[in-house]
Amino acid sequence: MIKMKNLTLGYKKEKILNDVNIRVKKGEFIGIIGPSGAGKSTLLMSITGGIKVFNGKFEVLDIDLENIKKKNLIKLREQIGVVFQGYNLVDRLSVLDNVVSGMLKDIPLTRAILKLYKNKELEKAKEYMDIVDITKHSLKRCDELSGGQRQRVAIARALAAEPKIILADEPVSALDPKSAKKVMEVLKRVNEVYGVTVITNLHHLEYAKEYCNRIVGVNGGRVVFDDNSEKLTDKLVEKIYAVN
Ligand SMILES: Nc1ncnc2c1ncn2[C@@H]1O[C@H](COP(=O)(O)OP(=O)(O)OP(=O)(O)O)[C@@H](O)[C@H]1O
Repeated sequence: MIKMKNLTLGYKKEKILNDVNIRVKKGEFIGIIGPSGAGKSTLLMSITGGIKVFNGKFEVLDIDLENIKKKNLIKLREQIGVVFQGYNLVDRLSVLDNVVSGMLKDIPLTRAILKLYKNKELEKAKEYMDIVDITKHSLKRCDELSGGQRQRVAIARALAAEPKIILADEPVSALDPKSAKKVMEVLKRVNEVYGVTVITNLHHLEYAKEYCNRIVGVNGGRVVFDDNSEKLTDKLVEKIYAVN
């Protein structure tokens, strides 16, 4: 579902990632690791079609990302859920309203504003809240939740749009270890239950090793490791985090 072949990516005139060759299949759970400034976020966010392609082939969900047209960009983004470190929730709305807002493309705006949800929508929302274990707080406002709980709401909201891919940009870096593990467990569950491909940038190597099936290591704009998590030896870790 994602094909990167001899791909060079960057911003305006600056090339950030060079000669990237990655293929991603449906249902994978991939962790991107590497030192600060290596290009992890650029690599992750390039999947949403927002990063310039200098060279090579880049296809996501059968859409060619080189010189992508607006219509295809919309089609692409409808199929990708993005979870940020900053949560991007509407604070003054409840957990339930935030999760339902993920389905907005199916709900007319006036009905959404008036919160006139149908039973089917409420059932779906409950299913997504259950899977991220936030149902008991469904009527709380999001600004009353902890960081980990908010991140789980953000995942439920992303799921509500029924994406094929979820991209999580440093989803746990602001969290304490217990909350971080819970968020990683939720991502894994979502990946396993719905078969959604999950790709996440992680600052903590241990989380990548424990939860991801595959690890991509980036250093200085190049992919220096791409294999099953078990193949990541201490020596390879040194290579990924080496200072150039
Ligand atoms: N919008 C942008 N415009 C121009 N250059 C950018 C932009 N965003 C990032 N860069 C540059 O791209 C390089 C890689 O940054 P990126 O954020 O992808 O790295 P990262 O590995 O995710 O780092 P970190 O772990 O610190 O978040 C850096 O040199 C950065 O300055």
